[in-house]
Amino acid sequence: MGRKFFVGGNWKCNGTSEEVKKIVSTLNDAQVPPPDVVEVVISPPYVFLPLVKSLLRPDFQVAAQNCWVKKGGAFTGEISAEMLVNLGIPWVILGHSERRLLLGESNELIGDKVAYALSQGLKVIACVGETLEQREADATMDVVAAQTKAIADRISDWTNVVVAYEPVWAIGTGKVATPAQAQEVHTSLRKWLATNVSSQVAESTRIIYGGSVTGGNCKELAAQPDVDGFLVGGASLKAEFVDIIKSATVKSSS
Ligand SMILES: O=C(CO)COP(=O)(O)O
Repeated sequence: MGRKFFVGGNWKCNGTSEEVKKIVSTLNDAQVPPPDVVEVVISPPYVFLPLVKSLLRPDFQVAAQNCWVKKGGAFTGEISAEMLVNLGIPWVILGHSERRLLLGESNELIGDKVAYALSQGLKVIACVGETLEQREADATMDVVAAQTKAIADRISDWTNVVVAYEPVWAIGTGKVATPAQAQEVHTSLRKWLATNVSSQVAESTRIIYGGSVTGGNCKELAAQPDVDGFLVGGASLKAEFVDIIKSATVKSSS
């Protein structure tokens, strides 16, 4: 099976330049599995991207946490995909639930952003996931399918897309999805891709899990057959992120 384990660290709106240097130095000193076993992508706030890129070990990559939906221009406060490409930033996170819920980004806008970012040569970590209310109403897969469909309707090549399943109720709450809950959604999502995109895309696209992943719970989650890695928030600012990267060996030894 050719899906390389993927670990992303989403720093969200955190850090000072001193803290950034400290975290990067911890990462640079860490002994982790080689790049053919795990792909590691660090996502600091925009303003720290050049600093992180200049200091970070070459086997780790960087991602922006968002970008504008089309070509740059008179869009005050926005950062375009072209600018990220210009700075040599290979990845962008799009559709994070904090942007969907706090900033009102719709499925359609996120689909447009994914399509535009890919067209400019960026790789995309596309986030999907249900709220607690939606899960309790048994709507998890409907919600995740609608979020994924808005992307699938706008792109034809999934090579540069990683899908991050991040249940909103698990984000920053310490309430991690159980390995069975994560596996259930990941396998349904893969089936959705097989039915609605292609079996090749379903088989090759990485589906990673995010929401209260820690050094303590990552191995059990990583052991699930359809969990291809993690998108980590809080723990990516701490030394335990290294343990999460190392959980890739659960896969390579199985
Ligand atoms: O939102 C997340 C990653 O994008 C997850 O955040 P936490 O790991 O802090 O729950």
